[in-house]
Amino acid sequence: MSSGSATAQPVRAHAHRTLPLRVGTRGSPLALWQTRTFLERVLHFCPVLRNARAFEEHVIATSGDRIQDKRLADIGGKGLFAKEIHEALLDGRIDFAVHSLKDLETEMPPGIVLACAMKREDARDALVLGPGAGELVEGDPYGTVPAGALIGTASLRRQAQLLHARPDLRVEMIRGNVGSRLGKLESGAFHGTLLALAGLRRLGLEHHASVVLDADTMVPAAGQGIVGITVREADGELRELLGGIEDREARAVSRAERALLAALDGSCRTPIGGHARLLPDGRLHLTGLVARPDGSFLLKRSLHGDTADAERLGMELGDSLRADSPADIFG
Ligand SMILES: NCc1[nH]cc(CCC(=O)O)c1CC(=O)O
Repeated sequence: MSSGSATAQPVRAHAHRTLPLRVGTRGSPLALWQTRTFLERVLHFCPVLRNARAFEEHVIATSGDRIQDKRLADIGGKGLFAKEIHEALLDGRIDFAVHSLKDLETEMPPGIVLACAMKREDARDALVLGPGAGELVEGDPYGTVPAGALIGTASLRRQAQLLHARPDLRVEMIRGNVGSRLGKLESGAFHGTLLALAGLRRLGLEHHASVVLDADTMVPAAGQGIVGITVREADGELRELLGGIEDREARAVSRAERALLAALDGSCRTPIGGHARLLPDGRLHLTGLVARPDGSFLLKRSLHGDTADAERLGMELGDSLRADSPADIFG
């Protein structure tokens, strides 16, 4: 598929297509926000859809939504936020689906492809501290976190990087959507938590962020901040329509980050970070990280290269990180 930019050719009329187009989405406030924002984008690029009742939202509960008391790593990994949505797509109950790219497995099930990636929201993580946190310490991202504090997170990537920097902290599992996590924090169950800034911002909750962690301090997850759209491989018409909306930069960085993740092929118990950005000269800069969940080992490396080689760059960095990690990391 061509990598259409935001200024892509006008999308052809799709009058012969049966409307409404049925869009699959999870039901969390964040998922619904992302879906509605994406649909507005489609209408912007495809005015012919504006008059009809163009879309029908199908909220699909996924295993990841239903099982709230366990780490994803212990119940089969990130694919669980997409499994039931993939099934609905393959069964023809929906026509396309909107996901957080970071929740999508690197290898799509047969018959499903990524149609496009939306412009990235800020990829960084934020530290959210509960009532009673101290003053921000200049130059020290974790300076406000009291010694021995309890931090709630279900992400092994965040846990490993946090404990590597602050071995004195304690980490406990906390899942649930962004709102419920903030609620637990307010109730005093934890001193702090780590959340994607993108999610907070989209929900109008950015003011809860105590510290925004730069991507070097806390390497984000591959695809964090990017919304990705899945479609049936055989649906050429919809692939063309949605592909025309793709953000070029998001496509390049997500290809590099997802290739890195695929090359590392860690189990979902391996803390892995991946973050790519475009340099001012147009080249792609990719940082990758692997660690032990307790932070006792952490390896971080960067590479840069041609945007056209995004995938090769990701694979190369993944291979190099894997080669220099102790055996237990990928065991
Ligand atoms: N795993 C949950 C999830 N999936 C996507 C986001 C945030 C939005 C994004 O990364 O685009 C979040 C919440 C979080 O990690 O704080």
